[in-house]
Amino acid sequence: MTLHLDDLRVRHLGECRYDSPFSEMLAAKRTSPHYVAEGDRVLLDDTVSMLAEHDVRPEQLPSFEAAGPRRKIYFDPAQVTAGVVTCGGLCPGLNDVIRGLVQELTVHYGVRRILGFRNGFRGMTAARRDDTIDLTPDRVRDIHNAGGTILGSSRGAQDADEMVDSLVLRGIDVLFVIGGDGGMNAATNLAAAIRRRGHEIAVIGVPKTIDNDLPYTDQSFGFQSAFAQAANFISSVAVEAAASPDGIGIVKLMGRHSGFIACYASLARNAADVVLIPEVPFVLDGPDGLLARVEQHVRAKGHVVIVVAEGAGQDLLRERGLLGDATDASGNAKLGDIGVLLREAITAHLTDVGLAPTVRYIDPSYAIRSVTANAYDSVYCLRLAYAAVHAAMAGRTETAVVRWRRRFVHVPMPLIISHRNEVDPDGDLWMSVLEATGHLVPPPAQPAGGRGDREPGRRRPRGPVADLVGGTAGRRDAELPEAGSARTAR
Ligand SMILES: Nc1ncnc2c1ncn2[C@@H]1O[C@H](COP(=O)(O)OP(=O)(O)OP(=O)(O)O)[C@@H](O)[C@H]1O
Ligand SMILES: O=P(O)(O)OC[C@H]1O[C@](O)(CO)[C@@H](O)[C@@H]1O
Ligand SMILES: [Mg+2]
Repeated sequence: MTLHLDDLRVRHLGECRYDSPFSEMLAAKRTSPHYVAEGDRVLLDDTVSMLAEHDVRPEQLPSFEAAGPRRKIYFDPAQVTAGVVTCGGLCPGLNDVIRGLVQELTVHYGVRRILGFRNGFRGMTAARRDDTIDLTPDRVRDIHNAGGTILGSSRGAQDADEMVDSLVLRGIDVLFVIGGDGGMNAATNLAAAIRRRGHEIAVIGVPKTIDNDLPYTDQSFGFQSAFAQAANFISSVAVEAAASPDGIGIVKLMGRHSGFIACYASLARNAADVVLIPEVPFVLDGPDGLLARVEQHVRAKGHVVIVVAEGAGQDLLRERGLLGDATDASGNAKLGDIGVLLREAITAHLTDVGLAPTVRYIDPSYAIRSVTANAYDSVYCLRLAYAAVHAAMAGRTETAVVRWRRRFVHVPMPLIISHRNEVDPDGDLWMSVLEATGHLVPPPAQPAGGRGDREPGRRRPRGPVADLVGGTAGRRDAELPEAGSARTAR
């Protein structure tokens, strides 16, 4: 999808007439390596080739509005009531964002009333709209020392108009939605209903999810804390597998339909021999299949460590009648358990070929998302919260605040929900995973004047990703015997 400058403009509620509390401090601000001044913008693309593709004058290049305090704001802070809602799966840093919002609104803007809606959008329905939490600096002082969200969260579908009624009845002027793709969809619907009904309520999204499956952001907050926690389980499984004859270590990790947690956690510990993610299909059987590759590892070094993203191999489960069409209350497809399938298939295969596998299977599940934010995410959450408050007070709406190429920017909500962020099988992250798991072992050097199909002295470029797909086959590890044909099916 080619984006143009106008696609990246965010909606404003109207003219900013009030002096910001920051106006004096901002007087001297100029665009610098660390700050984008008002009116300046942050480029969508950052390589020369991508910029050249647009073939427009520099000021017409697609770019985002910079986040941050404005000299003039839209709302009179003394008159503002703010609302906060957290929705979807838990994520490290939720409480950090809430705390940052309350701090910035209260201390720096002088907003005196902040209501927390309980348990996701469910708390904005008619039956529950009056059961809010008063968010004050005292109430949120230490909440970042606990995982989860003090407001509670939920899944499920709620009626946008009923929720707008709640906002109007509670006198909400700005609403902060801390949620994933579902929450951002809901925020978009809310903003549309607000506009349709002629209300001037700002809706600002703070994208959240451990899955990192949201586009147009460098990473979603909580992702780093989640994969750091996941890496600890990979270490545990690696210890267990290495200490057992024919040891098989398997870790299944959350991430829904994206494999970022599995990739980053594997790279963090660099202990995985095989990484399986939803974006890169794999087969179990045959010379290029996972089972053959696992057997080679066990025969070559006595054990193997496999990291599998929970969304991987769903096609294999469906082929075996182990995956239906069930969804959760929000409409998200319920995943089949690829971890159990792998554990059973690997145990059976290795036993069939005369080995005696000792399987150590860990599914950390919620243990990677119910932790507190690590230091990186704590800072990230606080700065996202500050950016969200500045955006709301400046009258932006239907806008998400994200970090994009190290800058905090405003992204139009429709972009945040435009598609799912996935690991690119042709991208550098997956390449790093293949390198770390030994899947990019260069083909054996050819004798001088080798075959006609390659220039002497230069390696023939690797085949398409299919040759490296799934990290399970097709690669030729120096220490492993050749696995059947040198190429694998996608
Ligand atoms: N397509 C949609 N349109 C409108 N609202 C939605 C949609 N999907 C979800 N929602 C609303 O957003 C809330 C959260 O959605 P969901 O349960 O999918 O989690 P999420 O925000 O995607 O977070 P995560 O992916 O981290 O679990 C739901 O309870 C529902 O109120
Ligand atoms: O919280 P639930 O409904 O069990 O859903 C679990 C899902 O939520 C997430 O943690 C966040 O989307 C996914 O990684 C996981 O598959
Ligand atoms: Mg989601």
